[in-house]
Amino acid sequence: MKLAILGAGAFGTALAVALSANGPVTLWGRSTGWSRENPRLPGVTLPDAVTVTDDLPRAAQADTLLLALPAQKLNDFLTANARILRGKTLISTAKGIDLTRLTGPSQLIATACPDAAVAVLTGPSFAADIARGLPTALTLACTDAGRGKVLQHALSTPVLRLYRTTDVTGAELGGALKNVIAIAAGVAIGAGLGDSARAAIVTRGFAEMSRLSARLGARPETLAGLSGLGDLMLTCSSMQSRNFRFGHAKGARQDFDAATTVEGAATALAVTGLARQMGADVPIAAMVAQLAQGSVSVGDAMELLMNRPLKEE
Ligand SMILES: NC(=O)c1ccc[n+]([C@@H]2O[C@H](COP(=O)([O-])OP(=O)(O)OC[C@H]3O[C@@H](n4cnc5c(N)ncnc54)[C@H](O)[C@@H]3O)[C@@H](O)[C@H]2O)c1
Ligand SMILES: O=P(O)(O)OC[C@H](O)CO
Repeated sequence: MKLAILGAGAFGTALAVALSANGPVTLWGRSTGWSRENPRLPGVTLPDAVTVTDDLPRAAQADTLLLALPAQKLNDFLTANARILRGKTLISTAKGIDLTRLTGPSQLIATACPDAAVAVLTGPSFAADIARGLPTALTLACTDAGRGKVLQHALSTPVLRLYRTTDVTGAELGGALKNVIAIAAGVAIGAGLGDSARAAIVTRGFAEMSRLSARLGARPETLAGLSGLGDLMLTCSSMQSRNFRFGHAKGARQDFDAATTVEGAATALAVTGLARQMGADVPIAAMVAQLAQGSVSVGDAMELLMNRPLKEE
């Protein structure tokens, strides 16, 4: 298997470092003038087994391509480069739902590149942890069980342990939806509402994730696994998370760097659209969407959530 990673942000670069333990890896980015240390992943020097290039056709000579681009940028990239990507195995790592099409990355790939094989790599993992070689477990999802097994083995290393599933829908929804809930958890902590409020948001957020995912055909056990609950726990509990930090800044009424990738903001809006289509109740995502758009204050949002009609758990 010849491997390339498309997208030289923090996560693409971290995956290149980790997977170079198994053999040569090509890392493609739009602007790669930084030589062996990517400013998006400071303090990490790329091993010799990683070749960095801004030449997409060269990188796409590999048969297996990991797509490490933000969810809202993926469709334009796929459509612009569909010819180059034809017939490849394309593995998405994006954790979001496309705001225009209301679909996850696997459906974007299937539409733009219909003859590509599709898989998803997701789960609890900070780029900095992976790049430092800290032990991490992820989910590799592929509807083709045989191909999934081959990819699971090819992309596991002694410190990167992949579990596999055929539930692509569940795996990518878990990764996308947890970012929305992490923003809400960050808001609660940033606003000084306390750890009990955070626990309530995480638990009710998981209920919301599970409800919507079930309507969309995901399996409950996938949501309860690494790609859902596992990543929800990580992202709602760490200031390493950009989604959590974004929410924290909102809650604390502080500025936040608009150039930072915060997948949960656009995904919250997409989730409210999807939930409307599916007749699912997603009060936390609706609150995050309004907060991200600035159409409700933190105080009002929390009051609205607390004053919903009382119901069974
Ligand atoms: N950083 C993490 O810890 C982490 C962990 C797991 C998954 N992810 C997911 O990986 C995805 C990427 O996140 P990241 O942390 O690498 O983000 P990042 O902001 O560090 O990097 C994004 C990269 O995408 C590139 N890019 C944007 N638009 C592009 C386009 N049209 N064509 C080519 N390149 C383009 C940017 O130049 C940048 O290099 C997100 O969906 C994120 O949720 C991130
Ligand atoms: O920094 P975040 O919030 O994008 O989270 C990174 C990863 O998705 C955590 O698994």
